Amino acid sequence: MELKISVKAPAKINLSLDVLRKREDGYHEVEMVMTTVDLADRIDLVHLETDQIIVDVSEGFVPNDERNLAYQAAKILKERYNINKGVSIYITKRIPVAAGLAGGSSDAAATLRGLNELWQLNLSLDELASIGTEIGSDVAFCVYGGTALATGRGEIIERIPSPPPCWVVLAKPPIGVSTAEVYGKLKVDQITHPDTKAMVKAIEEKNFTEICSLLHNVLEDVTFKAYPEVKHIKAQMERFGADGVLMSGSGPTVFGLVLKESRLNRIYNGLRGFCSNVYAVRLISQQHLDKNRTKV
Ligand SMILES: C[C@@](CO)(OP(=O)(O)O)[C@H](O)COP(=O)(O)OP(=O)(O)OC[C@H]1O[C@@H](n2ccc(N)nc2=O)[C@H](O)[C@@H]1O
Ligand SMILES: Nc1ncnc2c1ncn2[C@@H]1O[C@H](COP(=O)(O)OP(=O)(O)O)[C@@H](O)[C@H]1O
Repeated sequence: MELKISVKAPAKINLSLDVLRKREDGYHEVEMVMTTVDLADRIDLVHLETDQIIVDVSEGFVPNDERNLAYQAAKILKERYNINKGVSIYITKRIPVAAGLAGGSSDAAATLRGLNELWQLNLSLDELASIGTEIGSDVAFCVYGGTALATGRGEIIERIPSPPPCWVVLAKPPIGVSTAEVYGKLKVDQITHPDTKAMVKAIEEKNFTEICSLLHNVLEDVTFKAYPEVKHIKAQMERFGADGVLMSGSGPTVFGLVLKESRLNRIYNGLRGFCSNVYAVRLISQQHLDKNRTKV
């Protein structure tokens, strides 16, 4: 039996985010195209003989108790499958927090995948995704990773092929955005909807130019209004020459897709001039994920 395991928990970006309606249960019915990028937290899981879940995080401001989504993932599995041993979870944060990049959700998903191995539960990805949905709307997507069309409240996942390889520049202004607040302020009857089908087709056809022209997120206007600096970062990224630019999720991170490596330095350095959190990463294909799921 393995006594410890390390798992990668990659961030996601939303290439398209549409809201169809507000539901009776308070959630919004969405249609999103999501993909994982090569910026990841690291989750170290160590078997404990004692019956407890311990969480420790490299960033002091992320909760290390039952509020941590990785803790919640371990608790659900432990109770549901009557595990009478414990686990110590160490999270090395690299994904900025409350950024629209699903860091917490990905930590929960990675914990589910890792404990499935550590505790030899033999659950399928579909079963893990369904458990993940009890923790948050984005966790199911993070269980699979790769690229997907997400519907329902975000938990119904249809996997699609990866977009063509490209660079992704991420820029996060120093503010944290509350997802609940952004959805709460959205005026559902005033939305200009993205063409989700066309985005899926463009991805399937690996048409980079078309993908860039179809990037659309209906939450952008809400976050732009509350935090004009996010709109400013989007404009700057466009000005520095990214091929396509969009805010991810509820924000405030803005991402730029860049095909030519020769353009990357100018965009990265230009943004670094006024934004402290800038990353140059790549999209992660499904094949790469399958090969490297538990390697860190
Ligand atoms: C906006 C998105 C886009 O991928 O990502 P982030 O910006 O959080 O990364 C997601 O829809 C966020 O998913 P997630 O962060 O898991 O949300 P949850 O914890 O399930 O919900 C937080 C709150 O957001 C609102 N919410 C969430 C999902 C949804 N489809 N409709 C909603 O109205 C609800 O008010 C809910 O109480
Ligand atoms: N493992 C975790 N990593 C980061 N934040 C977490 C984690 N568990 C719970 N949280 C809480 O979730 C909130 C949203 O964090 P995060 O998942 O990074 O944002 P987002 O949903 O915008 O991508 C944070 O403010 C934090 O308090």
